[in-house]
Amino acid sequence: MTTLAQPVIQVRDLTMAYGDVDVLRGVDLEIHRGEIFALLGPNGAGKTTTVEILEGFRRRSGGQVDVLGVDPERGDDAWRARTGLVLQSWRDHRRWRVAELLRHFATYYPDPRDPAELLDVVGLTAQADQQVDRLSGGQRRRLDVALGIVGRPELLFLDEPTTGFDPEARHEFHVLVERLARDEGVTVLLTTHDLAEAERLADQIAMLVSGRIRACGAPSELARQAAAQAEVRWTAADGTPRRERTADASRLVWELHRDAHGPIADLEVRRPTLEDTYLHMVHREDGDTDAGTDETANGEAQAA
Ligand SMILES: Nc1ncnc2c1ncn2[C@@H]1O[C@H](COP(=O)(O)OP(=O)(O)OP(=O)(O)O)[C@@H](O)[C@H]1O
Repeated sequence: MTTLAQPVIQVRDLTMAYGDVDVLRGVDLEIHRGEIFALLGPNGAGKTTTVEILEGFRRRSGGQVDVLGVDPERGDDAWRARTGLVLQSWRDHRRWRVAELLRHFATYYPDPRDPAELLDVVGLTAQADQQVDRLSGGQRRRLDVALGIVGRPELLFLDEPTTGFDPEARHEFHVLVERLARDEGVTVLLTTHDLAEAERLADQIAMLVSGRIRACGAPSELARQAAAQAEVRWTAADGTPRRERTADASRLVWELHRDAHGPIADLEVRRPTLEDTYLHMVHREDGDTDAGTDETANGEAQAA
């Protein structure tokens, strides 16, 4: 058992190479009990590789990894039963009926959730007797989630969980994940491309770009880490639209007021969003001349 103080996931200097291609270049992560942690990053950044290493499905090249007090490379069945994976399991069980499949998976665990109650939680009670291959995409994904949590995992891995969800299903899913974390203390590691989803759900967000964590923190802290500036827009006295980026928006607005001797037309102050931060990080990586040996850029990002 992990204690409250001990992180559920602790990763130090994780590296991974496929052949001679470095995919993870020294990743550090610390995730605590009951936290919803989002791993964000562009295609090919190394998110799935990281998660597969944490799940114990892939051997790393180097570094230390501790998940629920165990090195995943040595995780046994008892350890595995404490983690939940949301996989596309239904693909292998097309002919099964929904409730039947859930009852079957429940038998794998020592203390499973009640399958009927779980169907209710994920909003699939009406589909209990339906064949899995007759479900809609969103309904299948909810079934994936039900299969992932039927064993009451302490740690839940969600790999792009809401792909294909309509807005209402996405909202219900977010409420469900929040309830698992807040009420039951389940730790959730989520990978997503959806910035709004990360911002809405995550306590902590790590941005992984080219195998390195470029920024990590609460959604509201990330913009500051990227040093992205606020943008002030207004219309000048001659009618020209103006815009300026500044680290001190209130000072700029004060100066505009002073110089205009009165109101400023169409004044708008736009704070950096998570999307600005994300694009800034990804763009900065594109500008690296040699990302493989650019330790300075990494050091700056970590210290920022
Ligand atoms: N089994 C493998 N053998 C060789 N290279 C691989 C293997 N799996 C992944 N890669 C490469 O490693 C890099 C990271 O892949 P990974 O799937 O971890 O990225 P990702 O961040 O999950 O991307 P996406 O958002 O597209 O799912 C990519 O360049 C990919 O081509």
